[in-house]
Amino acid sequence: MSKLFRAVILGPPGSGKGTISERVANSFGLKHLSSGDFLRENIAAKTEAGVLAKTYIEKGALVPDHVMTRLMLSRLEEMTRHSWLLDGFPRTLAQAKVLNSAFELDVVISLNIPLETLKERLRHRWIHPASGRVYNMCFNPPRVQGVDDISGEPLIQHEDDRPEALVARLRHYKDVAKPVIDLYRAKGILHMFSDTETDRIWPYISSLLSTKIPTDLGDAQRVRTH
Ligand SMILES: Nc1nc2c(ncn2[C@@H]2O[C@H](COP(=O)(O)OP(=O)(O)OP(=O)(O)O)[C@@H](O)[C@H]2O)c(=O)[nH]1
Ligand SMILES: Nc1ccn([C@@H]2O[C@H](COP(=O)(O)OP(=O)(O)O)[C@@H](O)[C@H]2O)c(=O)n1
Repeated sequence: MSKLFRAVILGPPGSGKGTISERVANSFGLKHLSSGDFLRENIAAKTEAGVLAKTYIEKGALVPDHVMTRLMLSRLEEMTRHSWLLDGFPRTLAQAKVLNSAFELDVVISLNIPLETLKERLRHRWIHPASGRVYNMCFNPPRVQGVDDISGEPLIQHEDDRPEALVARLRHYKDVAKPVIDLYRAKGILHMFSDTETDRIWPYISSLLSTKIPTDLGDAQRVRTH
C-alpha cells in the first residue's frame, strides 16, 4: 500500500484552520477530521462521549484529555487506510503524546494570526451547525444573509465567538498550545505561517504540502483541483 500522509493544523480560534483544512482536503484528497465538528456530531447523536463533552464545552472549558484522546483515536482507527489532516486535535501536550504514540506525523502546520484579525474574523463568522459549513460576512458570505447556501437552514453565531469571550479563549489557547508547538518544533516537522489573510498563506501551505505528500497517493486519494 502506498505511503500515507498524516498532518495536523494548529492555530487559535478564528485563525483559519477549518478554512485551510477544507482547501487541503479538496486539493490533495486528504481526509479532514475537525475535532470540533466531530464533538458536535457526538453531542447531536447523544453518544456517551458527546453527553460528557457537552458539559465542558457549555462552560467554555476544554474536554478532558482522556475523553478527547479516546474519541479521536477510535475515529482514527477507522481511517487507517486514509491520509488525513487533523484540525483542533491535539490541543494539549498530553493529547499530542498519545497521538504521537499511535501515529507518526509528517507535517504540523501552525497558524500565527494577530489578535485583532481573529476578533474581526470571529465577529463576522456564521455557521450552519448541522453541516459545520463556515461563512464570513467579509470573507465568504452566504448568498442570502443568515441562510446556509446548501440547505437553506438558518446560520448561527457561536456564543463564545464574541470579542469579550475571545480574549480568555486566546490566553488559554496560548498556554495550552505552546508545549505542543515546542514538541513538534523539536521533532523538526513544524511549519509556522503568519499573515492576516488566508489567501496569502494558502500558496505557501499548498507548495509545502506538494513537496511532502507522496505522489503515489493513488488516484482515489489524490484529487488535484486547479
Ligand atoms: N476576513 C477574513 N476572514 C477569514 C479569512 N480566513 C478565514 N476567514 C473567516 O474567519 C473565520 C474563522 O475561520 P475558521 O476557518 O473557522 O477558523 P478556525 O481556526 O477553524 O476557527 P475555530 O474553529 O474557532 O478554531 C471564518 O468565518 C472564516 O470564513 C481571511 O483571510 N480573511
Ligand atoms: N481538542 C479539543 C477540541 C475541541 N474542544 C472543545 O470543543 C469546542 C469547539 O471546538 P472548535 O475547534 O470548533 O472551536 P474552537 O473553540 O477550537 O475555536 C472548543 O471550544 C472546546 O471546548 C476541546 O475541548 N478539545
